[in-house]
Amino acid sequence: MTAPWDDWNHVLKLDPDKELPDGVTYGDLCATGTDAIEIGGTTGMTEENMSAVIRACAEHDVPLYQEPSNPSVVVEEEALDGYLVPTVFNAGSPFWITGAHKEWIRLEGDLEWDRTWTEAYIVMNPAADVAELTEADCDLSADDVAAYATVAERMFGQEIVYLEYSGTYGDEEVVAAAGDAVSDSALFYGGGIHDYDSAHRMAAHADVIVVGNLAHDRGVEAVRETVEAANEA
Ligand SMILES: CC(C)=CCC/C(C)=C/CC/C(C)=C/CC/C(C)=C/COP(=O)(O)OP(=O)(O)O
Ligand SMILES: O=P(O)(O)OC[C@@H](O)CO
Ligand SMILES: [Mg+2]
Repeated sequence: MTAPWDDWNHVLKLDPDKELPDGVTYGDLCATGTDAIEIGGTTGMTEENMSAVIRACAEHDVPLYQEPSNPSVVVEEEALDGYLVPTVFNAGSPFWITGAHKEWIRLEGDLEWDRTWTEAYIVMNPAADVAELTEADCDLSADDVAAYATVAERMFGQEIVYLEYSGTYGDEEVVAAAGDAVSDSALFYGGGIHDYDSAHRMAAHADVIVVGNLAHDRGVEAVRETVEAANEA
């Protein structure tokens, strides 16, 4: 079975609750060479701001995926290629593992299953909004993370394991351990990638690197550098 991310090296994550730097457009960011755009964030999400970003990216030739942080912000936009739905393996409450998903299905009934996938998150930065919201246990060694990655892949059949350091650059040894632990699943890494070197280092361990804040803080050239690094790693 092929998956959309099989040939991805780089994903750009755009947060609808954050501004772009002066003079930067969504079109410019779509044209950085990134393999796909994920639209989402932890706080401040609405159907309106999600749709606005999706529409701004729609006319550009890059795959678009919504990453909803709760069922009430899922939008049906024609421009979307699909949905990447988080489940947080180290969450403190089962709501963020399966509860929100159960509520979503209860409200929606059937989904577009052929374009809906889950991402098995392991949340690592205790200061990030996502860690606070999900009460994640971030006190994890490399062995713990590797074991979670194996549980996700082998026991729960997760096709994507997402090591999430959002807002901070991760521990390369931990990322390497996660990379060694997965075989068929894709390892996504996100957090603190800010230049060619940081992108290149993480891309050596992960199948896909995810770049977020950089687009909002620094803009197009900085993102383009990380795309080059991902493709050269
Ligand atoms: C069932 C449905 C449709 C949704 C539930 C999906 C779940 C379980 C969400 C929980 C995890 C979550 C909120 C993911 C959002 C994506 C994410 C991690 C964004 C970036 O993290 P931030 O914590 O905003 O980073 P900053 O602190 O840098 O802003
Ligand atoms: O914003 P940054 O720190 O680049 O993190 C990227 C992404 O993993 C956030 O969900
Ligand atoms: Mg946030």
